[in-house]
Amino acid sequence: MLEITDLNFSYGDKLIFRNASFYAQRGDRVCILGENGSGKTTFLRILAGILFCEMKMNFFGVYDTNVRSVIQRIGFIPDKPYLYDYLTGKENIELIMNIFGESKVKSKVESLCKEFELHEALDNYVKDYSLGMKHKLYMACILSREVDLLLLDEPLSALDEKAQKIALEKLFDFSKRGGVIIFTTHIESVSNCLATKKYIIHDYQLKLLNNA
Ligand SMILES: Nc1ncnc2c1ncn2[C@@H]1O[C@H](COP(=O)(O)OP(=O)(O)OP(=O)(O)O)[C@@H](O)[C@H]1O
Repeated sequence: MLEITDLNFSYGDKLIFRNASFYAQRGDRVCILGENGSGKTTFLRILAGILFCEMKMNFFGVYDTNVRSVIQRIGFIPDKPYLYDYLTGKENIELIMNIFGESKVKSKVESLCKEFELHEALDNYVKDYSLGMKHKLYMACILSREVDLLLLDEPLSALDEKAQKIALEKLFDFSKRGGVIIFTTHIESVSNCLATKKYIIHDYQLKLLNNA
């Protein structure tokens, strides 16, 4: 299970979370809802270890006050992919896999790129990719990693319909294998189709919605 309690976070004077709690079980796909500016991306960035704050955490049996000790077990797909424009697709894959020490899954990334019909562009510089192509490349890298928790910020919004279907299949497979997915979306059909649970950020708290 993934359990977070006593989460407090502010940007300077701007309070985002006050003693917030969150809970998910293996296989859960959790949609985080909330108004613009309520803190959805902030929550994902805290769990990804990009923003630091102290909290109480049980990460599948590892107890800690932040995610540093389990960062290798977390995959984060931000709303704008972290890629180098002046490296090719293949070089970006190499770099990302080296960062995560997962060069063994490179063939998995390449086969996912093939499914996304991106393989012919892998020798081109990323600066010449469309936004959707960049998302496909980054998603192929992160979905191929072996992690327990996947964080996705607006995961499907830049993908065409065919790529959305492929990505959804991979996400369903991941949760069937016991992984937890936490995602944000403003598209109701995506949250209805993907979420097993919904939380809403309100009053600096994460509140479980009962009718999800
Ligand atoms: N680096 C930062 N420094 C200061 N304030 C920030 C920073 N990043 C975000 N904020 C503020 O924190 C609040 C929460 O931002 P966040 O991006 O988490 O919201 P969100 O719920 O994801 O919004 P949206 O639905 O528009 O994507 C917003 O008011 C935003 O202006």
